[in-house]
Amino acid sequence: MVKVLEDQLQLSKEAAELFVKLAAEAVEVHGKFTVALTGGSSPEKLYDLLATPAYRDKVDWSKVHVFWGDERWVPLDDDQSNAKMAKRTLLSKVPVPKENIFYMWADGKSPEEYAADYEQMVKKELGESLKFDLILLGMGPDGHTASLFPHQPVLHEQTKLVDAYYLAPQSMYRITLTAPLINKAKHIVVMLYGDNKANALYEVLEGEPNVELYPSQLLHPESGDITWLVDKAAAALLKKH
Ligand SMILES: O=C(O)[C@H](O)[C@@H](O)[C@H](O)[C@H](O)COP(=O)(O)O
Repeated sequence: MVKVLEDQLQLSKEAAELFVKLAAEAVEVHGKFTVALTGGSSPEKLYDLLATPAYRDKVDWSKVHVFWGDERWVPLDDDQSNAKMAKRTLLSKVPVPKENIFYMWADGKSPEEYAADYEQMVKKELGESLKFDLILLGMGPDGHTASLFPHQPVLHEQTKLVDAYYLAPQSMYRITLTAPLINKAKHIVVMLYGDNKANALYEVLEGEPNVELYPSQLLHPESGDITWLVDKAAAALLKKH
């Protein structure tokens, strides 16, 4: 489903309400809420909102298990760290037990080693279903999501659930959930805004199949659902949504 909102603030409020709803449902059904956060700048307002009493007080944070959809392979105090942004905006303000936060970073390990470790943590936490209750994602102007970037071999990974690789255009290692794992989620929410993403969103949702160029085309939940939360500017080129 594609929901077009007025602007970033309305989009973030919609995402916050969805987060609260899905968290309550998951805790009701199986006693915890497993969520993979996204990085980038788009979710910052969402995380800020979730830390305000209006939303914070509606979530049983003791039952929330926090993962990431992807991460830059940098220390947690690095300004490029997705975890650092999430800690600053949300995780330092809500009572998630620290043992329920699974950072995508380990000092003294290679990214490849740690991707394998993270995969084991995911398997242990999710059980054999491998279903996250919610995976939050953003999308770049090039159509990437998580760290599934154009022309990268990781786009075709069908066995690993978590992978790490050197992203040459950004001169850094990335660690990411792979498409097979993402598509097992019960709920995928992709949030994006701004006219710089209008072309990629059109190509992803209505253009010719071309995952090499537009990796977000890989987002097809097996049995769950996907909600695209976009603002009017990002939706400007859509014809069928
Ligand atoms: O590590 C990252 O950069 C993110 O996880 C990435 O996939 C992000 O969602 C997109 O790049 C969109 O980023 P913006 O929200 O900043 O446009």
